[in-house]
Amino acid sequence: MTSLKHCPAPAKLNLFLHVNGRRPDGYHLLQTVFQMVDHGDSLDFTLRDDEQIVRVTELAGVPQECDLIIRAARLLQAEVQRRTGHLPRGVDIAINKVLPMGGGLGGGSSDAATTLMVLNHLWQAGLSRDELMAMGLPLGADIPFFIFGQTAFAEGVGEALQPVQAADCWYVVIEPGVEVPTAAIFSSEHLTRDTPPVIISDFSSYLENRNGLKEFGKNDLQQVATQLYPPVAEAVAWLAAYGDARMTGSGACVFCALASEAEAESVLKQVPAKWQAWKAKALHHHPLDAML
Ligand SMILES: C[C@](O)(CO)[C@H](O)COP(=O)(O)OP(=O)(O)OC[C@H]1O[C@@H](n2ccc(N)nc2=O)[C@H](O)[C@@H]1O
Ligand SMILES: Nc1ncnc2c1ncn2[C@@H]1O[C@H](COP(=O)(O)OP(=O)(O)OP(=O)(O)O)[C@@H](O)[C@H]1O
Repeated sequence: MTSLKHCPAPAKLNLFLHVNGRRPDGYHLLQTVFQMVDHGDSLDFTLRDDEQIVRVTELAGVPQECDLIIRAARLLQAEVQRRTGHLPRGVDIAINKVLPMGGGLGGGSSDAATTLMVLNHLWQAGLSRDELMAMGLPLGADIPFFIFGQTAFAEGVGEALQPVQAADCWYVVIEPGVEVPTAAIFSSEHLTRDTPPVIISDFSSYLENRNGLKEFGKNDLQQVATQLYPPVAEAVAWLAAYGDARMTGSGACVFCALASEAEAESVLKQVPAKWQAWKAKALHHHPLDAML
């Protein structure tokens, strides 16, 4: 096989996100539930006759050298060379970017995770899921989750993952139109960093409810983000009329769980025109699993 087209890189939502502490290196210890949804970017991979890794699509604000897709592909290419003594063929990567950057939807991480999984397949590199997860972590804290590929309770900085059961619900997601830099939220002096740890049995019954995690947990980054970015606060306030509206990740996007597609559609129709918004279904498994 020399190409794979329309490879999905879905968005994630953090159904809750608790900050429990801070490591000596400044990184924060988190507890979160990661939920994939059926809305995201899509990537095409075509092997080349030389050894270059090339992004063939322009991505505004992200030079090729900084792109997590390119960095992930190069890491894997070098690892395959180290293991086999042969540098695998290069690849052209096209991306259809749908997810907003700095949206808290894990777009860059998901693109990189899809890249690692697809190239592991195209290059017949034979790395295990755990090896790919470890390779992805230094590039982005959400990458291991996407490679893990199922709804998960995450601890540490997001690398200690356990599968959890979640309901077949729908989500409405609002993009408030601002890009939130993750580092600025984590470095705020106002951030809550001492939420007591939870265990899975504390929230599993809420998670299996088709209205989502209503009344369980919170996003500890939300208070800081809404103070710094008023459009995020406005989106939370608007969506709260329809359910338990929360921010995902470090923002900016805001979501709310609904029991059916019809309910999600009805909320979506009322979203003020100044915001981009969409509905998406909860995914229990990474959609790439069915392709590889
Ligand atoms: C908040 C989440 O979206 C939850 O899913 C992710 O943990 C963020 O992951 P990410 O976007 O890959 O973030 P990174 O690019 O790794 O981190 C950006 C910056 O945020 C801070 N950061 C990030 C994650 C973490 N657990 N603690 C931190 O303090 C660090 O200053 C880091 O330099
Ligand atoms: N392929 C990529 N797609 C998007 N952003 C990328 C990519 N590669 C590098 N980046 C950089 O990563 C930054 C964060 O983008 P991303 O879409 O992952 O944010 P996010 O959704 O807030 O992520 P998270 O939920 O992990 O905090 C961008 O501002 C951009 O500079």
